[in-house]
Amino acid sequence: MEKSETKPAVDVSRIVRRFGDRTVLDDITLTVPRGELFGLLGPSGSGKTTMIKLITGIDKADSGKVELFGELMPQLKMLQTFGYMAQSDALYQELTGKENMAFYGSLYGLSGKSLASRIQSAASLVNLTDHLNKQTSAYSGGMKRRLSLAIALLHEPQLLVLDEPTVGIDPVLRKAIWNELTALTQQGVTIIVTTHVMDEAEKCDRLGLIRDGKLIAVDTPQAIIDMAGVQTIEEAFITLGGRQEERS
Ligand SMILES: Nc1ncnc2c1ncn2[C@@H]1O[C@H](COP(=O)(O)OP(=O)(O)OP(=O)(O)O)[C@@H](O)[C@H]1O
Repeated sequence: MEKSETKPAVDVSRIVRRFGDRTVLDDITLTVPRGELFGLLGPSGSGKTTMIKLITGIDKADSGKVELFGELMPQLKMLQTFGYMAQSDALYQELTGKENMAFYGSLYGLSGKSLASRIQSAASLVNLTDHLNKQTSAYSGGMKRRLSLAIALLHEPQLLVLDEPTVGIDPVLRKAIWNELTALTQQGVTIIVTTHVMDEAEKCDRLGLIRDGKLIAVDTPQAIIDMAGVQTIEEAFITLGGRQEERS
């Protein structure tokens, strides 16, 4: 077995990220094993997106290191291994949904029949099949989120990094998407997701709570509830880290 086959999907080691004199991530260490559904939770501005950007290699830490499947990030060849859904949709408004998917699919080396079949299955997963030929500018906000999610899934990556994927998506479809995410992890796909929705947080295998640039808790939802001495994840979130300290 290759050495890298035994390595965790994500291995973040002592990362620090500063913007000016502000330390947004302060000595964060985190390991996410393969096949885990890991949720990042924290108040607005606590550093979740910054952490996601360091994991995907979009941003670089001031110190510390990030490895995906044993490979140091950032590295061009690692782009194939993960699917990334950013908080704001990176879609070409003048293209149709299908054309957007075809464009991104081609960046991942998909073409011909395999591209067409991946577009169909990813679109069906997010319930967009009937809208694929519409121009993206005519999509609602929720449809754009769904298209972005379909694009992240297109090349069947081993790791999915999703920054608030279900914002603007109705509860029925949200549930269907979470069922699909859970099913993907059962096939060995690793998922890191940020969310503000507590019933989504409860579906994660483990949660990481970020506050003031520190990971203040990393455990299963139940263990975090028990640690906070409360009944729900929402109460635990408020007790342990619901409000970011005021900063000047
Ligand atoms: N490029 C940047 N330059 C300066 N400050 C930045 C930059 N990117 C992020 N920040 C600051 O870092 C902090 C963390 O931002 P980040 O977007 O990671 O938070 P978040 O937890 O994802 O918030 P939200 O839940 O609102 O999306 C914020 O105070 C933000 O203003």
